[in-house]
Amino acid sequence: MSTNKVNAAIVGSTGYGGVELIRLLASHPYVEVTSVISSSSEGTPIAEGYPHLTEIRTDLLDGVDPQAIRAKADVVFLATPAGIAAKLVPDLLEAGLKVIDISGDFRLKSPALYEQWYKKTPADENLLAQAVYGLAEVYGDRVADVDLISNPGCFPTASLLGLIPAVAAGWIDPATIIIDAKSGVSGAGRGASLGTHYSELNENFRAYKINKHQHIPEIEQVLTDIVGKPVTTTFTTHLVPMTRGIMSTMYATVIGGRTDKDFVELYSQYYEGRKFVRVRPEGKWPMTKEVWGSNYCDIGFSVDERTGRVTIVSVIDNLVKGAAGQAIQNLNLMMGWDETLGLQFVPVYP
Ligand SMILES: NC(=O)C1=CN([C@@H]2O[C@H](COP(=O)(O)OP(=O)(O)OC[C@H]3O[C@@H](n4cnc5c(N)ncnc54)[C@H](OP(=O)(O)O)[C@@H]3O)[C@@H](O)[C@H]2O)C=CC1
Ligand SMILES: CC(=O)N[C@@H](CCC(=O)OP(=O)(O)O)C(=O)O
Repeated sequence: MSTNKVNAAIVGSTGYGGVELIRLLASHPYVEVTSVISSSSEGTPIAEGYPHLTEIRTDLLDGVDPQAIRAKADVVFLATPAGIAAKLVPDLLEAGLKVIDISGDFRLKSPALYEQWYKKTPADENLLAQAVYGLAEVYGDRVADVDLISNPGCFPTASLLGLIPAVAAGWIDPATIIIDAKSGVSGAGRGASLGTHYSELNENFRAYKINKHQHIPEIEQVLTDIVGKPVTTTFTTHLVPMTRGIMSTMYATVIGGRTDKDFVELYSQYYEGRKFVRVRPEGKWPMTKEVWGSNYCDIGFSVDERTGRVTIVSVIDNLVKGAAGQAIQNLNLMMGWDETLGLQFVPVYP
């Protein structure tokens, strides 16, 4: 598909990922959002639930009907909970739509692994094989003109962008990788729950889903692909009392006598020409506020000569590079456009 104008629909537009797509696409030069869709509030204005969209989106929410979506749009973004895209995608593709799925339904190639980690019915195996995993800076050349893109998870995006250059170069031992990841609470979506309740979250810090997180097999699948033999990893997530942001702090044993300077050079070369990954100079590490509201992933390093390990710090905004921003970057690549179109935001600071 190569036209200079695309009409887009968003299923799950009343959730945090969907509403972030609305925000970002509002300034995309070639995309018009022609349908915002809800499974539970069809016929009501989206600004009713999100007054910040008053006078920005005055249209009513549409229902989930693949033919009706096709009548209004060329591309559909799915920002739905796990288990929904697996059921919807066959009909959306059949209707002739291009699909970019932000959920986890098409990321794992093995249906059995999906069932084990997500505890849901997996998508059709042929469609899983067809879906292209859109980690844009690594697999972006594979998404041109495809019909189905599976957008990476938020934690895998931060973690993999921080690990892949060193893993691919053989500079760290993949068997020794430990990923210590933290997320702001918007990563859990808009729905209220005990774990995201203000008084449970405020002035608190907790680990969750230890050794059970659904992003473990996703990270392992990609590292296995890069290394060419099975990789397992230790990955622990923590909830931070802040709204947006992910930090993955990663540790691994260094192979060969590499210095901070070597790592900075390796990563700068690997991501050369890629606008959304910024490598910090020696002795500098990024913080989440430095990418807030933007599509950047910022990365810093420290090699410890005493232990022979490197510490890699990688930060993103979970709703932008971790979800809606990377999905738009993938649309740009799918369409053969400049990957930065509609995404050239300066981070909000402070
Ligand atoms: N939040 C984040 O930082 C990230 C989220 N993701 C993934 O993106 C997806 C969306 O996340 P997020 O926006 O945070 O979640 P939210 O819970 O905020 O929103 C999900 C939306 O999905 C809609 N929905 C629920 N059931 C159905 C259904 N049966 N059919 C169609 N739509 C349905 C709901 O809207 P309605 O009732 O109006 O239909 C709801 O607003 C999830 O899979 C999540 O894991 C991925 C990366 C980062
Ligand atoms: C803070 C928080 O709860 N984050 C969520 C991220 C969910 C997500 O993005 O899930 P998928 O990538 O699998 O769609 C979590 O850790 O499960």
